[in-house]
Amino acid sequence: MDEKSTKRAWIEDAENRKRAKSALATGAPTNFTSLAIVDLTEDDDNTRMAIVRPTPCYPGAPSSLYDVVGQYREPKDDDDDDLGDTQADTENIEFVASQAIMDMTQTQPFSQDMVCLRLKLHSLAERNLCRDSIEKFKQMGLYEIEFSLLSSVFTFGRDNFTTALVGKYERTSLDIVKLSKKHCVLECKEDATTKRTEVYITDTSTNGTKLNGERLVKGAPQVLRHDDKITLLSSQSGSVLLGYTVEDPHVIAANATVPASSSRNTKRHIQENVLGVLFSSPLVGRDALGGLHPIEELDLCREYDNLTQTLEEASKYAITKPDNSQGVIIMIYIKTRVVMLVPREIDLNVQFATSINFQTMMTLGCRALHFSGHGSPKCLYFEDQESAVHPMSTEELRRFHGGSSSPLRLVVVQACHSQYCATAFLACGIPHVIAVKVEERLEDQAAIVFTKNFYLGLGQGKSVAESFDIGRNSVATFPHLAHAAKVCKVYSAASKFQLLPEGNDHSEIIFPMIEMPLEDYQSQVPVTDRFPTIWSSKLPSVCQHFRHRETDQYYICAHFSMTNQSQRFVWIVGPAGVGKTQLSYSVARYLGARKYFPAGIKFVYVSKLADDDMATHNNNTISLGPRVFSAIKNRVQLWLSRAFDEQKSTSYFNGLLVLDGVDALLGREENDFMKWIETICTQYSSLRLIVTARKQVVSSVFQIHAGRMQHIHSFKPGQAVDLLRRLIGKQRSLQLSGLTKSPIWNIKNHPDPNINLSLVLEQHPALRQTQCLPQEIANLASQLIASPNVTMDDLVAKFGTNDNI
Ligand SMILES: Nc1ncnc2c1ncn2[C@@H]1O[C@H](COP(=O)(O)OP(=O)(O)OP(=O)(O)O)[C@@H](O)[C@H]1O
Repeated sequence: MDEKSTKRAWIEDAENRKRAKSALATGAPTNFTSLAIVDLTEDDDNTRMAIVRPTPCYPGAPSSLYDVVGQYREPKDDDDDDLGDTQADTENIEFVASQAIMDMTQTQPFSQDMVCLRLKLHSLAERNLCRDSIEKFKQMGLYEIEFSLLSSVFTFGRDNFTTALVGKYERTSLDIVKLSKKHCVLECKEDATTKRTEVYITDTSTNGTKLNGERLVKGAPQVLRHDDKITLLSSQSGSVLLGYTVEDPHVIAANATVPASSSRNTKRHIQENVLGVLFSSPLVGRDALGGLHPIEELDLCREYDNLTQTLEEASKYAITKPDNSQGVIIMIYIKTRVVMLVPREIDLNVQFATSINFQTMMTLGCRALHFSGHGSPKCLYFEDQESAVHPMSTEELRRFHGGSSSPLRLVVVQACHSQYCATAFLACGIPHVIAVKVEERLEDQAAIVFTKNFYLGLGQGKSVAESFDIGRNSVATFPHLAHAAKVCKVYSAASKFQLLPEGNDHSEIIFPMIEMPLEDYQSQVPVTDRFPTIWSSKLPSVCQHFRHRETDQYYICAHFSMTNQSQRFVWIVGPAGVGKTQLSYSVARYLGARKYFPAGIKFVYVSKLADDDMATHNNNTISLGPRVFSAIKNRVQLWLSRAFDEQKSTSYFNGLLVLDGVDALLGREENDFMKWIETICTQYSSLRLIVTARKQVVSSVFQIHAGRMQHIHSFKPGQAVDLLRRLIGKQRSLQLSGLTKSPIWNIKNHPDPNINLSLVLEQHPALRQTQCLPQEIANLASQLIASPNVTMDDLVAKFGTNDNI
């Protein structure tokens, strides 16, 4: 790549990142107002809300409104010692899991970008590798490989592994030369007859590839299933030297059910070992006129994974104490006892940043506090009870404290424009505060690299100053970021991080190592799973690049979190492929992480059950409705009694039931179905319900149980282009020369070529053919990726030019 094209690539990359933050960047004001009483019932166009008056939200705030709006009750925790209460403690998330495993693999509808299979390095193969090689495998994407229709083909070959096996000895001991240059190919595609998304493996090697111990027929594709074992190299006795295990995320999700109280964390915590983590990702901000401004949801789950992996990694390495002066005489031998310096077991207290949670965290005490969220020069964006922004000003922040005996010594404010808030913490007497410089937006990659390296240092007993330098240097030298700064001539991302007060002594060690005799250290079993689970792996993940639904999601979350417990269900309605199912996933993940549903979450894929029923009855639709209805009733009843009756939590713990794609029940059964909804809502007062359907219904149940009809519309053209470009990513480029069918392709001449391209794309008939439905946009993206030489113009010619918008 010449310098010019590198520069273009980086500019494009920077643009992409800018677009990723578009919700904040495009005109959303930063002076959001605080809590408001909202009349959701009168707002069906989902655009504006009534605002009453801004209210401070902190314990003791002189406001009666707080009492009205803030009656939200945290789920009762009967274990007082349980600081880091885990979501897994109480969750009970299930899929409809009665079919055979084969069927279970696809109980969810598939989309282009949904991961349908994952290959994981075989445990025996992992055992053969040194730590450096494993790290290299991870870096090269060879440790875990995910397949979706968008990233469809993967080839295993000798070259991958020659680079990945760092130890020379490993290459010979594994006999890497026995691998062919192109050993086998894996491809994800839709089966023409069953319409299932499958991953096929085809052997292309000289020495053979084995599947479950059997050698594959060369050149013949074979479907992969959950738990299959792929062997690329084996020993003479047949054991796996290099190979992979196949995982189907849906099977794992379907089979993993944790009884409500099985893993209650009973550990006692010591304040000095606690790192408090405060996450904040409000969905919208409200301006002074009550206008809503969507805010892109942060990928806090990834950030949390990054943090926990780092702390776990840091805890694994002990060092020998250099000073041996503590030698003792043991029996008749004169022997120096080896003393180890062992990292402290840092405990996490993870909360979402509401004012109540923040005060609780301060009262319980922690040694360090990490805040991650959005911010403006004047405030941090906390979350209110309805998942909107609660702006936390510097003055308000100062009011939170843990009393004179608070062990808090360090605060890391990882948010844009956080310097002012950092000063609030300094004013509270916190000696070390790390912030991002005012006016600087924090690039996600920089934050991840900094967090990882900073906490690695802190976890290894290094001082604040040392850890900060390690974190900042890693950002400065991280290839991607360093290169971006060089090419785009922006100053280094590392200079955005500040350790305050500047010039003070930051040599304090926050989590000092513990001294321990070698024998005690060796007899210790490392504690795994010690961090609370916030985002359950059992919940379905939203599709890649899930976007532009923050406001819809806000309305649903706000509906459920209103203090009025009678607001029981939301009916999500919209055309096929508009994203109803994905929205329900997103709501479940958002509220699930915030412990809104301790009684559990259950998804029932009604449309899938209807399809399966049709397939078993030779597409006979007679009695389809009653059959599906009765199957659903049985399943739901089972779950309801487990979640509510057996847990004796009918009146207290909320649970969420999602009935996805209920259109098959909206024919003759509609009345019965609505009556049944009324019955279960009456019987289980803590049940919250999301129903998705293409059809809207009119029923008195909406009045009785304060149901909300949530209309989901197609994307706006600009959003459609945004999604298309994100999905295509770097996999291929879109050139103006391939967009001549856009009516403005030679008229629009925006000085920024990137914006120009988006504007031309917005008007292009191939984009308009998608009707801006996310599913159709994903299909368009996959067609473009699959055929790099096909232009958008060619796709119009293929499907005709009818303009649907
Ligand atoms: N907000 C979004 N952002 C990005 N992609 C989306 C979004 N919503 C949906 N998609 C894409 O569209 C696909 C279909 O979405 P989904 O299954 O939720 O649609 P649906 O409205 O439930 O359709 P149906 O009525 O057919 O069940 C997703 O798999 C995803 O690829």
